[in-house]
Amino acid sequence: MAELSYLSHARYGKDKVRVLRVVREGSWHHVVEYNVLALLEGDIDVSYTKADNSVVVATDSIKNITYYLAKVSPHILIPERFALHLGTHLVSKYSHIHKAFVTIEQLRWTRIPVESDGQIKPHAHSFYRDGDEKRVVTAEIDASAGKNKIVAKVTAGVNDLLILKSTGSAFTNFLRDEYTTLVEVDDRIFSTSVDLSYAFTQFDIPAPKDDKKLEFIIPKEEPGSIWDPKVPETARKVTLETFAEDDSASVQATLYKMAQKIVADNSGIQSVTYTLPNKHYVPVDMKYIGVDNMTPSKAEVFQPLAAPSGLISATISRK
Ligand SMILES: O=c1[nH]c(=O)c2[nH]c(=O)[nH]c2[nH]1
Repeated sequence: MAELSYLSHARYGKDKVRVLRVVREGSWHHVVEYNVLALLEGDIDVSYTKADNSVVVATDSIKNITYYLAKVSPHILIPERFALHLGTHLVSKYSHIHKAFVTIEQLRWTRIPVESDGQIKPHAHSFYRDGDEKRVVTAEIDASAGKNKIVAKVTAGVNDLLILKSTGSAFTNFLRDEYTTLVEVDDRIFSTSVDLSYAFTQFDIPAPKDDKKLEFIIPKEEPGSIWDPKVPETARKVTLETFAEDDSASVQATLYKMAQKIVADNSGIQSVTYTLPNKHYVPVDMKYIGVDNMTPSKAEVFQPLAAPSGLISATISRK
């Protein structure tokens, strides 16, 4: 058996560490809710091949570290920074752990607007879930070239951002052959659930100098870089505005415009990946009762199709 196979890849850790953190600025509170995945790689082969657990940082400990960092990290409110802080701590604390992979999914908690003195104001400590959209960050922290040479690769973006437009979308001139039944339309509903991920230029992280390996220093917040806290909001805005404003020739063409703009607006972003299901809404044929609901300008009643859907994805990279 042994000579027929070898351990070619090993990575382990804790998934779905759920954490809600409250940050109090007097009576003005901030909350974030994260689902954290933290995985490790390193000199851990013997735990698989020799049943030697002495190299295993228990996944329970990884969970405890995640909660401890959620308590002590000054960067908890920004998922990119918290992911980097956690990953940097993990590879610095354990000499035999060379890489950490942290994924954070942030759930939405938006301040409840409350009327006071005739004005609508966001509430100081009350929030509501205004959608299933999640902000998603992945950080790969690599100390395999030495504990003083930590390199990070970060992506960020959103998943499950559901959008729809009722016109301003066409689909014509596609390849026609014996399999084609789709009719050309110059006006249709366009709906998708956006998964967006943009990758920042890889960068070095200074090694923590303190004994507990908890130090994490943020460099200058260069616009358009990983440290610019405005990037997520602008990428989301570009996605929504391009979708709304584009006279769409196809999902593919609209996707390309969104991604090009994000690359152009953010010098620290190397590539942008969108995955866009084409969530079909089909006009209901009412010819049987003498009603025209099929001519695009007369189509008013649509049937949402759960499946199948198109699935259009692409990565647009900086030259
Ligand atoms: O925007 C679209 N892209 C496609 O590739 C496609 N294919 C299809 O059937 N409808 C559409 N719409």
